[in-house]
Amino acid sequence: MELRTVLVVGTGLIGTSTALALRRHGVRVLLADRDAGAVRLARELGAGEEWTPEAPPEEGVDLAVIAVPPAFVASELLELQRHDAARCYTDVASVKAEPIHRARQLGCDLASYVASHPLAGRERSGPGAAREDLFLGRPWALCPTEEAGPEARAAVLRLVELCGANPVEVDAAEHDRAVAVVSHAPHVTASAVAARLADTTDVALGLAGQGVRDVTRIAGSDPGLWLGILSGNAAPVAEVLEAVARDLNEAAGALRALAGGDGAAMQDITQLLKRGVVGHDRIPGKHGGPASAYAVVQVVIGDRPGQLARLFQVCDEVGVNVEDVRLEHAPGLPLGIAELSVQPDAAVSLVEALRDRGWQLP
Ligand SMILES: NC(=O)C1=CN([C@@H]2O[C@H](COP(=O)(O)OP(=O)(O)OC[C@H]3O[C@@H](n4cnc5c(N)ncnc54)[C@H](O)[C@@H]3O)[C@@H](O)[C@H]2O)C=CC1
Ligand SMILES: O=C(O)C(=O)Cc1ccc(O)cc1
Repeated sequence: MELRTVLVVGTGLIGTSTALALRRHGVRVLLADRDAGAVRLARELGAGEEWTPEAPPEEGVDLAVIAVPPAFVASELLELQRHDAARCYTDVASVKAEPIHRARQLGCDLASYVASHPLAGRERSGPGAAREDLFLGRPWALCPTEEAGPEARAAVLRLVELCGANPVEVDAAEHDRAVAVVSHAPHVTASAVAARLADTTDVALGLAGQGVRDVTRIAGSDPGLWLGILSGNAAPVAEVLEAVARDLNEAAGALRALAGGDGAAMQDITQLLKRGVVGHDRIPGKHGGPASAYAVVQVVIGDRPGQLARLFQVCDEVGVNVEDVRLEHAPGLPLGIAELSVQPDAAVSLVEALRDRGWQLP
């Protein structure tokens, strides 16, 4: 099914990112938000034109994408359907069972609605944080109810395709249990670790490395939005957090025993660390495929303009594809380390090429 005109309601991070991706494919995008400033900024970023409900487009709207906090999805759907705003509807909320249940309670038309959720985002909110490539290669869950009609299914599938994401059809309750493990409980855990830093000493913060930055990145997200996400998926998230808390309690108990001279407690800690490695290795890699063991080439780079561009130029010259890149800054020094993830069989030639050209590899 072709999407000619799409209405995006909620022009924050996800709504504006969706709109930008659609604009790139020439789709006409209409923008709405209860915050006029958010629509204005999204429009200035090239995400589309302002929606004027009194003057709907002649061709009609093929799909309305509801990109507002989970608690407002069902009421927004009802309101849009009452005004016959579009032929088909979807939402992008991070929880699925509760908004669908509420939509059913409110008497929304479920034939023209397929709930969905892109598994991609950022720790920043609002249209200013939007990126047209946010969804590239990412999973995008579709949770059609049994009432969902073929036209709505096709429209939402096309949306996912145009955003460059991978559609994954899953039952709403199963979706919510899954994201409790892979997104919602990790978020709370990140917040708990980050909360330890709120009143720690400047000396400790001065010693912070990449590990703590990685583990706490998502803790910088909007608390209001996350309160809505967590309360919409409360029981499944609580269950995962209880399991995490059991592991943490056992680790603390074992470390107390170790501190008291009980060397046997090392076993318990090793077991948890090993289970952690197993879990980490199961996270799928780029494009949702199995995690690939890339080789990591570390290069010292000066904190000057153009250094990364020069580094990529060398990769290009020797025909090495950079699968991922990470920058680690040396606190207080005008240099850092770039970590280039490459296919293992490309690492040796890249290392040689970099050394030949005078780059410093630690
Ligand atoms: N932040 C993330 O990384 C991800 C968020 N999501 C989901 O996407 C949805 C939007 O989240 P973000 O874009 O991150 O939030 P955001 O805070 O960047 O944008 C939400 C926008 O919705 C508007 N809004 C709120 N209620 C409204 C209403 N009743 N009618 C019209 N506009 C309304 C707000 O003014 C705001 O501009 C949420 O349901 C969230 O669970 C999904 C995937 C990732
Ligand atoms: O920032 C990240 O890496 C995320 O994973 C963000 C995210 C937040 C909420 C979602 O429902 C999906 C993804």
